[in-house]
Amino acid sequence: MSRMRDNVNLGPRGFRELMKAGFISIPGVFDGISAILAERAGFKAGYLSGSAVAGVMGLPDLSVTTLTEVAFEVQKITSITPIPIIVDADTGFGETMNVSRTVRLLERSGAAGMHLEDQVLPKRCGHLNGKKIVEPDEMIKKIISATQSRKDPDFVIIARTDARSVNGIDDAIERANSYIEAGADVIFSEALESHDEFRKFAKSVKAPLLANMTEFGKSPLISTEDLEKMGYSMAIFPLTAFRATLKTMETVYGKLFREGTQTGLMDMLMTRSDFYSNIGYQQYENDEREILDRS
Ligand SMILES: C[C@](O)(C(=O)O)[C@H](CC(=O)O)C(=O)O
Ligand SMILES: [Mg+2]
Repeated sequence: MSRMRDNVNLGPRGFRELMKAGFISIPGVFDGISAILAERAGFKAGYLSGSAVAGVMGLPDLSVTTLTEVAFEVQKITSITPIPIIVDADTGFGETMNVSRTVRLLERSGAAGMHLEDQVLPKRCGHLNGKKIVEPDEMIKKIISATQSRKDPDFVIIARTDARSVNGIDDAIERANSYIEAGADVIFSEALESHDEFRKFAKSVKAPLLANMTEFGKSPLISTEDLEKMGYSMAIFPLTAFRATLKTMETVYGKLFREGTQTGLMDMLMTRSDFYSNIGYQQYENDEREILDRS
């Protein structure tokens, strides 16, 4: 059957199983087709970046997108691919009551889990200067709200601290430990600045840890193999495929405009048959035939 009829997303339970099985490499996916391509490349989970949700709309990562817009994107992805999806919920779209609604809506959209961060609104990319963070108590209230609001106990609550760039790594470690005590399942320390900091953080925080391998930021790019050795449980590559897509689109539009024909671009294009094979086109025709045969 086609993905449209047949797909069941493995969701929170699937993600918990991956966590038990070992290190999880999680690429950013930003729509149905990118999720299919990531899955077919071999990835077992995907990440929906807040920056990508905004970026696809041509908007900055400054809390200008809404919860329903994010949930709609999640639902598009989880309805077409089985791989569990971790969602960037920024600051939870408000205060504790909003966090509760965020958890319920993202759960219903099929997400496997989400991360909440301790920035003040309007938040910004964790790798930029000039961030502001809330007091740990404010964040702890949000974590409690999130864990108490999930209907599925497997829904993964990831607490992200942005403290490293604001107060230094020791505050990030202290906050991370208090966020675990508050019930977070996984800790995401944003914008660590060296291999040594990644190592120190892993030694000082005893919980499953997520490493953010975003490009052009403050963190070194460390391989999944090295992160695993350091004690990390998972890594996200939030915008890698998105950035590659942007660069390709820039090249294609530029050349097409200048040359008035795409003949010089054919090598860069996925063929019709490869695209059809990726989405399982034939299955849709088979589905339809089956229905017509029965009627
Ligand atoms: C992970 C992140 O929150 C995202 O939205 O993808 C961003 C990534 C980026 O801007 O490079 C972040 O690290 O804040
Ligand atoms: Mg983000």
